[in-house]
Amino acid sequence: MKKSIQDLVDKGVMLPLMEEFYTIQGEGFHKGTAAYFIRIGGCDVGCHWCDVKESWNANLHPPTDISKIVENAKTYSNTIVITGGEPLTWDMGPLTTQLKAEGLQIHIETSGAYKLTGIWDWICLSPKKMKLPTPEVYEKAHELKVIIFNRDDFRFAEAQAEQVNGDCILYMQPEWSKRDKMIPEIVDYVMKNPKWKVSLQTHKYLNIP
Ligand SMILES: C[S@@+](CC[C@H](N)C(=O)[O-])C[C@H]1O[C@@H](n2cnc3c(N)ncnc32)[C@H](O)[C@@H]1O
Ligand SMILES: Nc1nc2[nH]cc(C(=O)O)c2c(=O)[nH]1
Ligand code: SF4
Ligand SMILES: [Mg+2]
Repeated sequence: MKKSIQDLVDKGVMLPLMEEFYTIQGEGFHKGTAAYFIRIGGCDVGCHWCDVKESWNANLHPPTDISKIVENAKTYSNTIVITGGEPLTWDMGPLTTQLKAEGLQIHIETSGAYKLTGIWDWICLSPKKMKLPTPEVYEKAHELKVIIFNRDDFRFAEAQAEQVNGDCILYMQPEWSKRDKMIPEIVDYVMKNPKWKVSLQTHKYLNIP
């Protein structure tokens, strides 16, 4: 990448854009709500079950002017979900400032592994064992969404719930490939521990992006 472009990416004025799509938020608190998704490339958290591994290498996704991203996004929806990859790999300040100036609601899907930048109406924190969230994102998260791949993830979920603020809504979401095995265990766990709620990847059942 040319140094001049790399500098703009480092400032968050251009971002490696993987894909954008208008769909229904499938997961968590806002599931069922129409939203425009912006998927930013780049992640080195390395979840072995990640369902968007194509996002990891930022160099495969074209550095794109954030003004272009915003001009396009605002024509689709008042609710914008920024996801990735790991969006907090980059400085989200410039992008979210421009989206906010258009009066849009901005949500983030994040592992919280890197410095929290940007202005957010809703933060969905999905912590990962390999790279734990920063203290600031635990304080600011609106929902905690822990992926349940095996039984140890129930222990991990409780440890993460102790770190978040008291208003944070708690979700357990089955890892997709293990859903047949883990859904019954999650159902049982949530009935015994009703501070938790179940989240499913409903877009995958609806066959939408
Ligand atoms: C692809 S990630 C991108 C955003 C950010 N890197 C993160 O992990 O939160 C979007 C959401 O999908 C979840 N996810 C990824 N792979 C999954 C899978 N195989 N099954 C269930 N949820 C998954 C993540 O935990 C996260 O909540
Ligand atoms: N419909 C839909 N809902 C989602 N919620 C979180 C997603 C993500 O990949 O971040 C996602 C996604 O990829 N599609
Ligand atoms: S942090 Fe998110 S994007 Fe990165 S590997 Fe894990 S699930 Fe995938
Ligand atoms: Mg997804």
